[in-house]
Amino acid sequence: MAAPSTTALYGGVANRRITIRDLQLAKDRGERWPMLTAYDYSTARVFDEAGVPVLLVGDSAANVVYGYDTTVPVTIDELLPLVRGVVRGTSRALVVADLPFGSYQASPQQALESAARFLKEGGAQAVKLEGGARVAPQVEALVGAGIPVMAHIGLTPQSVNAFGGYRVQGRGDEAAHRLLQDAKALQQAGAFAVVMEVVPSEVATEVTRALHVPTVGIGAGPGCDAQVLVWQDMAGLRGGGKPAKFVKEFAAVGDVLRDAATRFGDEVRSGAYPAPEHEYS
Ligand SMILES: Nc1nc(=O)c2c([nH]1)NC[C@@H]1CN(c3ccc(C(=O)N[C@@H](CCC(=O)O)C(=O)O)cc3)CN21
Ligand SMILES: CC(C)C(=O)C(=O)O
Ligand SMILES: [Mg+2]
Repeated sequence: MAAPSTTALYGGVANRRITIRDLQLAKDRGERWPMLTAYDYSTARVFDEAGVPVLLVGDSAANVVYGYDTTVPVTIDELLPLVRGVVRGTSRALVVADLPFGSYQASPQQALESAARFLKEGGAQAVKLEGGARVAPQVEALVGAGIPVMAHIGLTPQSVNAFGGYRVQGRGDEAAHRLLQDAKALQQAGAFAVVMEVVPSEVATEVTRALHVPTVGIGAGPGCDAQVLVWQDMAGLRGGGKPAKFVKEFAAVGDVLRDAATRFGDEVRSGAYPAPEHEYS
């Protein structure tokens, strides 16, 4: 097993879970950190062992776990069991649960009821929700109730039907200014971090400098405090189609798995597996 590349986030720290305070101190020290999605016990264990300090049970499970076209249809009841698995698979990573579409927009009370389920029934340590200043009341209610909140602005996939597709957000002076105002409003409401998805690098850098809480980029350039990717994108387990421009495949897990499944099939068909060492007498 490759040794985990320990960052100062973990430096000298005993085996305990990362807290939102650790993430704030990392920004204050100018340290970048990684975040990955996770949707089950086995992969969460691997990412926890690798020293990834934050794992997100994303509503992207809609796409990569359940096979929906967008994140719009996925429900709390579909995401909760995934959160439970990820929490059981981790001892050090902070686990963030994505609030799905329709579970928080109606009111701060609805947001509180939804987020409480992810903490009480799922065991998550924080939640994430999409939107700008309009959801600041939700963020304030959750933070006031003791629930850490990660905000998410820019390309917010739950609004795909309003955007009319997946497009760069925050382009142009007016849109860039609105993004900055949204980020400040969410920080003011108490968000402990702000995800920025598919925005011009220059804009993301400006927002990162303007905020005291960490920014987490996905397609937002190198100026953010942290970076997040969907793990299947990061590891090269693609469901087909061309990956987004921001994706870097750090492995070819899809090829490795296909090869393993093919060889298993070949050996079953030939009788080579199971061999004597796999048998009981
Ligand atoms: N596997 C996976 N990875 C993700 O990053 C992801 C999901 N699923 N599901 C939920 C959302 C949807 N996301 C998306 C989906 C499409 C683009 C996309 O088509 N991007 C274009 C940008 C087009 C432009 O230039 O405006 C690209 O080519 O990168 C980006 C993010 C990010 N999220
Ligand atoms: C890509 C991240 C930010 C996300 O929201 C998700 O995976 O659902
Ligand atoms: Mg999401």
